[in-house]
Formats: sequence, C-alpha cells, structure tokens
Amino acid sequence: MNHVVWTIAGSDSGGGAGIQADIKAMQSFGVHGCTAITALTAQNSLGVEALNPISTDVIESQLLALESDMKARVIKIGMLANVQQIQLISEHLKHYKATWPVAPLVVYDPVAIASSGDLLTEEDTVSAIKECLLPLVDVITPNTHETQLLTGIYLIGPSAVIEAAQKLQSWGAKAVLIKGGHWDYPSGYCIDYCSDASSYGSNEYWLGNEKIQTPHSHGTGCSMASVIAACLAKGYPLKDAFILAKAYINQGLKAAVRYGEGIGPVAQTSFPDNLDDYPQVIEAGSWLGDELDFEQPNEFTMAAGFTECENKRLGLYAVVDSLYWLEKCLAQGVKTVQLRMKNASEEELEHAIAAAVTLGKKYDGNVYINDHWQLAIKHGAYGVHLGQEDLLEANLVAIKESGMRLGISTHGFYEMLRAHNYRPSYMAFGAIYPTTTKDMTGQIQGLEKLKRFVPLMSDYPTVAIGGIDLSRAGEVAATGVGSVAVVRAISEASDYQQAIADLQMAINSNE
Ligand SMILES: Cc1ncc(COP(=O)(O)OP(=O)(O)O)c(N)n1
Ligand SMILES: Cc1nc(C(=O)O)sc1CCOP(=O)(O)O
Ligand SMILES: [Mg+2]
Repeated sequence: MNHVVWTIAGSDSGGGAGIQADIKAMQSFGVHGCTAITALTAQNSLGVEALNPISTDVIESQLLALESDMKARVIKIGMLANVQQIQLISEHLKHYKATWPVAPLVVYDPVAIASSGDLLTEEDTVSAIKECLLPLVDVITPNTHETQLLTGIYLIGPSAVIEAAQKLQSWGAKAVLIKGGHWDYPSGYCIDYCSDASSYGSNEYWLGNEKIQTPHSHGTGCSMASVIAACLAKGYPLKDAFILAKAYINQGLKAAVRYGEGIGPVAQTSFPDNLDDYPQVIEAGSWLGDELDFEQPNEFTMAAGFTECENKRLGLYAVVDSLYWLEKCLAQGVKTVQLRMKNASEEELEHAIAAAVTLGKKYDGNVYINDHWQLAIKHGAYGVHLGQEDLLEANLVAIKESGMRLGISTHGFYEMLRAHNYRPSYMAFGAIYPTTTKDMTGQIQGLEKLKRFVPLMSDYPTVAIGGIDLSRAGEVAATGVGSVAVVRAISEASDYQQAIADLQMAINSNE
C-alpha cells in the first residue's frame, strides 16, 4: 500500500499549525509526509505578523518533483493564499486524478482564518474554491467559520449544519465533515457532523464529546485533516479516519502546553489508546441525539447494559450452521457455541433453536443464537448475537429484560464505538482476515487494528472472527483478545476433534 501523503499548505514559523503540524500528525499515524509549501507565514503564538505567498512557479516546481518520484495516495490541502494558487492546484489535481495509476484522494482543510483571528487568504478566493477546487475534493473539513464563509449559511443549529454540508456537496465535495469546535452546541460539547456521498450504507453521522477546556488549540484543524489523510492512505474507511482524528485531537488538547506568550499548539502525540479520548457515536434516543433533534427511534431499539457473560474470556467460539455440528462441538468441550442458520424455514428454526438450548444445558455450554432473537427469548437461550443492522430493528428492551446475553459484531472503530453505546455482553471484531464463509469485502481489519480494538474495549469480553485457522489462532490470541470464533477451521477440518484440541491449545497458551 502507498503510504505517501502530500500536504500542500502554508508554513507556520511558530511550528504549531500548517505544514509543521501536518508532518508531525502524519508521522504519528505512520505515513510519510511530503510537502509543497504555498506561503511562508511569519507567525508566533500571538498571531500572524506577515503572510508571504509563494509564487505559482515555485509551488509547481515542488509538485513536479514529487509527482515524478513520490506519487501520493492522499493529498491534503491546507492554506491556499490566492486565486492563482487555487487554479494551479486544481489543474494539477485534475491531472493527477485523470492520469495516475491510482487516483489520489484529496482532503481539503479550507484554512481561511488562523486561531488568532487573522485572515490567511485573500477575500476573493471563495468563488475559485467553489468552481475549481471543490469538484476535485473527496473530503472537506471546514470549521464553523469556514463553513459560514464558504456557504453563507450561519450555523445556528443542526439543520443549518446539514444544509451547509449539502451545499458544499452540491458544489462537488464528496464528503463533508463540519467541525464543531467553535460551535458550543449543546453548551460544553464539541459536536462534529459528517455527510459522505461516496460511501455506501449510513452516510450521515454525528460524533460528540465534552469540550476539552484549554486555550492551547493552535493547529487542531490542520492536524485533524492530516490524520484523516494519513488514515485514508492506510486504507481506513472515512468513518474510522474521522473517529481516530477526533480522538487524536482530544488526546493532543489534553496534553497541550504553552511555548510562547499566547496560544500553544495542540500536542502531537501518538495513536490514541485511551477510550476516554474517543468521541461518542451519537444515536437517536440518546441525550445528545435529543439535543440534535434526531427523530425519535422506536422505543424498543434503545437499551444498554446487558447481562454479563459467565467468563471474561470466552475461549474457542464455534459458529455452526446445524444441530449436528452444535452437538459435536459441545461434546468436544467447546464452551461457547453459536447457532447461525441462514436459510432455514420458520419451522426448522423453531425446532433447531429449542433443541440447541437443550443441548447447551446437556453439555454445560453457552449457546448463542444468531439473528433470531424472538425465538432465542422464547426458548430461553443463553445469548443472542446481532449485527449492526439488527440493532435498528431488534427489540433490545425485550432482550435485556429476558436476561439473555447480547453479543454485537463490529467492523472498525466507528462500529465499535456504536456498539459500546449499548454496553453489550461481548464485542466481536471482524473480519480479521479474508474469509470465504461470508462476503466481507472492504471490511478486513487485520491484526494491527485488532491490537488497537482489544485494549480499547478491555471492559468487555472480546471476540475475533473471520478467516482464522490454526495457523493464525496463536497470533490472534497474542493480541489479548479473549476469544477466537471460527466456522471453517472446525467444519472443514479433516479431523474436527483434533482441530478443536489444537485451536484450544493455541488460544489457551496465550492466556
Ligand atoms: C462471534 C460472531 N461475530 C460476528 C458475527 C457476524 O454476525 P453478523 O454481523 O450478524 O452477521 P451474520 O453472522 O448474521 O452473517 C457472528 N455471527 N458471530
Ligand atoms: C460469520 C462471520 N462474521 C464475520 C464478521 O466479521 O462479522 S466474519 C464471518 C465468517 C467467519 O467464518 P470463517 O471462520 O470460516 O472465516
Ligand atoms: Mg447476524
């Protein structure tokens, strides 16, 4: 994968924002930052003393040098000082998108006003931005001031934020991420909005956290866009890039210190590993959802705090599609088993789920039922396993009241934080590797992300699933995950009894 990211932006002599912040933030996320400098600002913690735009010839020479040798996966754009610069950059982006083997993604942080309040760009640039640049932009990340400057919409409430995002999208930006750091709505909170026309599935969401009280916030916009660019270059979906960027900024604001007499820079730290720094995915029915006028959800879909699992570590977790395999696994001593029947009739399901519950009791195992929560409640199953889409429809209140355990699937940081809102009994992370059991295209997490998920969700029993076989079980268990869920590693084994024994050994030797 290409981990080269360019930043086309201005230099901040004070070291807190612009190119200087961009490179440090990119470094924190393990990508290589290259630069094309558009302006030299004479700046310190008290303000901007001089703004010296670089000529288009000199900018172009930087771009040509990079293009010939170090093509970027993502190009992050910050301060563009005048119309000529906007036109030049737009022409080059158009050329890159049309001719490079892999068209680069473009993240644009429209730097117009420094945190000191100084204007950083000539006032006639808005129409050039709209006409030339926005059609080439994959993600734009304006703050409230910049959103107002570009759209003319004053952000008086959530519907105005949505309207402004739609306007930016109508001018060509594919995804719009409006940062609420200056918004203070609701009071004391920092709420950001994202509308993503390029992704499938849910394409509009809000993230929020309590505002971190510090005056030292110089460079937050540049750093946030740079983290998003870095994460996109590493193949993260935008939702996850956005979550990580917010967590990184929150962590940096808490660690920020003063270097001059004025506003200090947000601290450039490392991958955020403390859950307290992560934002909340705002759900309909939550307090923040109500503040943002979200439509009220079905009253049954909001419940949190499910019955705890018997053990924190669920060990080998067999996911099976028949009573035949369910009994074989239980008889072989597998304690956590899931009945996952995808094409059965109602009648078959009713019979199978009742029988699965009986078998669980017979062998002293914990049987989870996939999807069919009504039948699971009816027959007194130990637990139910639901996917993210199911959360919008299942009667979570009934599941909670029944005392059944609830396991939730997650695929990435966004879904993990969404599942956390429900305080489930366990949290599953997938797909760790490619699998042929189910189409998981675009949702393969890999071991590196699993290593991040597990400590963040350390309050829960954790499960890894997807493409895990005996050769991989050890490295998966070494991440600290408490359970390894498998389908084919048992059902397609030449000797399933040996496979279960070997998998258990590989998992348990890491405890
Ligand atoms: C332990 C475990 N983790 C994830 C899944 C996947 O569940 P879901 O997202 O509901 O998808 P389907 O299994 O229904 O295809 C699982 N079943 N078990
Ligand atoms: C059912 C399922 N759910 C996944 C997820 O990531 O949510 S991956 C998966 C398939 C697991 O099968 P195997 O062990 O054969 O790869
Ligand atoms: Mg399911």
